[in-house]
Amino acid sequence: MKRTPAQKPATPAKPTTPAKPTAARRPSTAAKAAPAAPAEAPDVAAAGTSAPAPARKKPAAPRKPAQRKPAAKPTTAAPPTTGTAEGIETAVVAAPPAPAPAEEIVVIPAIPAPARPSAATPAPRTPRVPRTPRKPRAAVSTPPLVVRDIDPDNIALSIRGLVKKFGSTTAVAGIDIDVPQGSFYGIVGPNGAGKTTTLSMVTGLLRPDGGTITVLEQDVWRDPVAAKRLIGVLPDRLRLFDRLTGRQLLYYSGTLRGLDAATVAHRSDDLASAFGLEDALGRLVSDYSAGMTKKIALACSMIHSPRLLVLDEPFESVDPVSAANVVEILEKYVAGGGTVVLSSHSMDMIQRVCDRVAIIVEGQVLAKGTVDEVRDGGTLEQRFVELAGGRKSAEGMEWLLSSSD
Ligand SMILES: Nc1ncnc2c1ncn2[C@@H]1O[C@H](COP(=O)(O)OP(=O)(O)OP(=O)(O)O)[C@@H](O)[C@H]1O
Repeated sequence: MKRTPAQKPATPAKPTTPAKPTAARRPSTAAKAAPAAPAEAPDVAAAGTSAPAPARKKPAAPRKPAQRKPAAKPTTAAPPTTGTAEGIETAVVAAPPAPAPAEEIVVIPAIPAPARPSAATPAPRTPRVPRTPRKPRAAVSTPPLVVRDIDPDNIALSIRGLVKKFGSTTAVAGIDIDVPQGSFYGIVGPNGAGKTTTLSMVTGLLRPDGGTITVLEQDVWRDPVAAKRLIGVLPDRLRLFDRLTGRQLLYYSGTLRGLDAATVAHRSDDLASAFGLEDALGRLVSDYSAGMTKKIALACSMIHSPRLLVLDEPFESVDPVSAANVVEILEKYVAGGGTVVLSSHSMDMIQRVCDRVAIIVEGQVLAKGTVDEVRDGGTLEQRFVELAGGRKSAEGMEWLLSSSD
C-alpha cells in the first residue's frame, strides 16, 4: 500500500528497542512496525495502566472491521455457543485467559477511537482494554420464543390451543404448554393475563371455549372423572367448608377421593406436621389466618397423592418460613416423580424453585422453556417486565404529594 507522508511515524522506532511512550507517537503505524513480544502480553493485560511493554506501546489504531484478522488464528476463536444462557456462560468460563498470542493485540482493541492527546498535554496512556476474547454477538441477541423439545412420552400435562372468552373479553387466546413429568413448572404473568382462567380449565373447574387439555393421557374435558383422580388442586379465591375443623376438612377431602378413614388419619397427621398445623387441626378453619388457610387447602390438595399438583398462588399470604417448608415438601414430591404447576407473582421464587416457566401476557404465551432459557442471562423479573410491556410511569400523580386540606 502506498504510504503518504502523513502516515509515517513521527519518530522512527526500532522495533526491538524499548522506548518510553510519547504523546506524539502515532498508533497507526505501531502495529505494523513492531511485532509484540509474546512473553509480555500477560503483563499488559494484567497491569492495565502500568508501563506498557516496548514492542506493544502503541495502541492498535482504530481499524476498519475488514482490517481485523480474526480468522487468521483459528485456535483462538471463541468456543461455539448454543444460543442459550448456558452457552454464554460456557463461552465466558471456557475463554482462555492471558497469555494470548501477541499477534492478537492488534485484533482485540476494537473500541472507539481514543481521544487524541493534545500536543501541549503530556497524555497519559489510555488504559488498555483487558484482552478478553470477545463474545460472539449472536449469543447475546434477543432470543426467540423458546420452545425446547420435550420428550412426548414424558408429558404430565399437555395444553393445546386453549381458548376462553368472557363476553367480549378474551381471557385465554390460544395457549399451548407441555409440562414434563417430574418438573416444577411456573406460570407467570401480569394481573389479568389469564393464569387463573387457564389453571381453572386445566383442573376441570371451567369449561374451555376451545382447545384440549390432557393430564397423563386423560382428556380433562372428555373424561373429567379419570383426569381429576390424577390432579390435586389449590384454586385461587378458594372457598373451603370453613365451618369444619382442619382435621374434618382433611377427612372430607380424603374420603371424597376414595381413601379409607385410617389412611386419611395417618396422612392428615403427616401433612399437619409438614405444614406446621398440628396445633390447629382441632380449630375451625374459619378461624385460621390467611396463611394457615392456604396451608390447610394445600394439604387437602395433596392428601390423595395426586400425580399432578396445580397450585394457583400457593405462596400468597404464606410467611417466608412456611413458604420454605412448602417448597421443601413440593421438592420432595417432584423428586418422587410428581409434577407441580404453579402460578405466582414472585419471580424470585419461581426462578429459585421452578425448572420451567411460561410467561403469559394477554392470554398468550410470550415465552416458555427452562427458567435459564427464558431469563436469558438476566433475571426472570427483568424478562417478565420486558415482555409484559415495561413498567408504568407514575407521571401525572403529582397531586398525591400535595395536601388536599
Ligand atoms: N368469571 C369471569 N367473568 C368475566 N371476566 C373474567 C372472569 N374471570 C376472569 N375474567 C377476565 O379474564 C381475564 C383474565 O383473568 P384471570 O383471573 O385469569 O387473570 P390472572 O392472570 O389470574 O390475574 P391475577 O394475576 O390478577 O390473578 C381478566 O380480564 C378478567 O377480568
